[in-house]
Amino acid sequence: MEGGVDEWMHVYGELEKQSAGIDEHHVALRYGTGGFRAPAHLLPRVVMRCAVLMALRSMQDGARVTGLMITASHNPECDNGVKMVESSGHMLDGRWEVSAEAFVACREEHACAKWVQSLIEGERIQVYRARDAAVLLGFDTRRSSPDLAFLAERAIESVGAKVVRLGLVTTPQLHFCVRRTNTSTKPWMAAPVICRSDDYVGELASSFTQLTRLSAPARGPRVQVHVDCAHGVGAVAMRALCAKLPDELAGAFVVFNHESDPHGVLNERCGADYVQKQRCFPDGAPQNCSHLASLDGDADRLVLAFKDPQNMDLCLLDGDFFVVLLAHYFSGLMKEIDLYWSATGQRRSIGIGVVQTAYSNGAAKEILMKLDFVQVAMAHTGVKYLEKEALKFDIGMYWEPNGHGTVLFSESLLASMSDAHPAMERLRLYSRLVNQAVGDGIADLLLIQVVLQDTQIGLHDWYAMYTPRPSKNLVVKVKDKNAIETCDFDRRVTRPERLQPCVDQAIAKYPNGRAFVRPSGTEDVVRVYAEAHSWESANSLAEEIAAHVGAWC
Ligand SMILES: CC(=O)N[C@H]1[C@@H](OP(=O)(O)O)O[C@H](CO)[C@@H](O)[C@@H]1O
Ligand SMILES: [Mg+2]
Repeated sequence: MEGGVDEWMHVYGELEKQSAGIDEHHVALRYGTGGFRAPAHLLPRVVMRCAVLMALRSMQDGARVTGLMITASHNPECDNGVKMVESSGHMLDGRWEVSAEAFVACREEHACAKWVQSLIEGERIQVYRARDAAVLLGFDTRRSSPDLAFLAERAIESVGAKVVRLGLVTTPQLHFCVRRTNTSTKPWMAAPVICRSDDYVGELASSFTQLTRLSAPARGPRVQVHVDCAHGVGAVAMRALCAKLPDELAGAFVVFNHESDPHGVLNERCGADYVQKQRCFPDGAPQNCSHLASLDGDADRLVLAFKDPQNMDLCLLDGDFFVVLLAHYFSGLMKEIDLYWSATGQRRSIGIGVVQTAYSNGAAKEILMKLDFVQVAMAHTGVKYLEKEALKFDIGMYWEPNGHGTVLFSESLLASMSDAHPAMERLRLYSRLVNQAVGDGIADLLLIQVVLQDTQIGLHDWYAMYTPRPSKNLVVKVKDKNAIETCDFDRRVTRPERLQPCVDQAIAKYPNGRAFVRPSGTEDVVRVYAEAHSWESANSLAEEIAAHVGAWC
């Protein structure tokens, strides 16, 4: 880019033309809940442009590294997508999302060049820093991923920036590496201190081991966790992690549904999304599975489950259960620290925030509101909204019921922690174990194992902490999902105007009914959610509303 936009466009335009064989259609894609997603053959141009954008973002950000992940998470194998990571390790800034959509929509070369020129001017991007800029690049196990990653590399290099190839990594691994690289690199250093997958695995293994050793010894024999990796990249990271655990923890996790398993297809009848939405065990789960953990295709989601010994039904521990357990646990730790501070004459107020979405079960919210130090906040569906709210608290935790979430510890809280009290030592170790950049299925799995051990709470006791209201998720295929617009954190429809009154009328027929409709940001469908006093009622309320959606859209 140092030679100017026109010179760059000449080279880059050729690259796009060469890839056009695979990408004949120029479809306008929307930046959804978690980035761009579409059938893989529609993506070469989109991926290349996002790669250019992240290189420019790195230049603008004083050459701190940014990240690009090729994945379509829980979508079927034939889809792919791209997620963009800020230098902080968090999701892409909202303003740049809009830029990404506009850039991806440019058709002609001259429109493309003009658009890039105006971005450079508008954002004051220091293109002379191109050689210092770098993008960390990772991809998942989809067949289409290596080719798309190759195109991303060429696009990043076309602007003169460097590519750091992380290869096969989970999405949270990439976020972690971006964040860690930038926090380890000091302004006076000649080159960035690149954090790689091994560093991530090492950090998880060491903090997990230390926390396990600090916790009460497990009651009775340790239960093995069977980890369903959805035939995705989570299996690669889980194997690396297990290899780093000490003898006493070796064998704690049994990994199945590997990426290399010839009998399974990515996300098909397996993985966190399937287990949560279908409420059944994944294919490949052992008969005697008393502790199941399911990751999704890029391992940023986790749900847990076990078999009810009486009727052999699946008992699902989803994101709502995670926050109930963790808010309860961290509220207890904070109480200990607060008492210690009062006794030693120190004063500091602490706030734990739990951020939920419209999908969070009403019964979970009720129990959270009773906990000391805990406040409940709302956000739109999608991690980018949840994390923004969570960052406002000393300890901010967010979880979507589908199992996407994390616990964020504020810098100021960590700075006030010493090893003077065991609860403080634990808190500092948790801030190393839990991914501080984004929800991480593997880190969350380790966190929950430690908390269960420390509290001596078994899965059955945890499941009995509250009774979720029966609920149902449905999807409806319509001509144009974007015909639906919502407000009030997705809980009410504003367009089409006649839809919300129909939804309200349907809800009124069911005791404890609650329901809403919103367009999915990741799939070409409209989602319907319903809660009611019984499973039958939740199902029929959802069906009734789905019929209205079909009629009005
Ligand atoms: C109901 C549901 O599970 N929605 C998911 C799904 O988004 P949709 O916009 O609903 O398609 O994928 C997102 C990305 O993984 C996740 O953040 C979100 O919670
Ligand atoms: Mg995912």
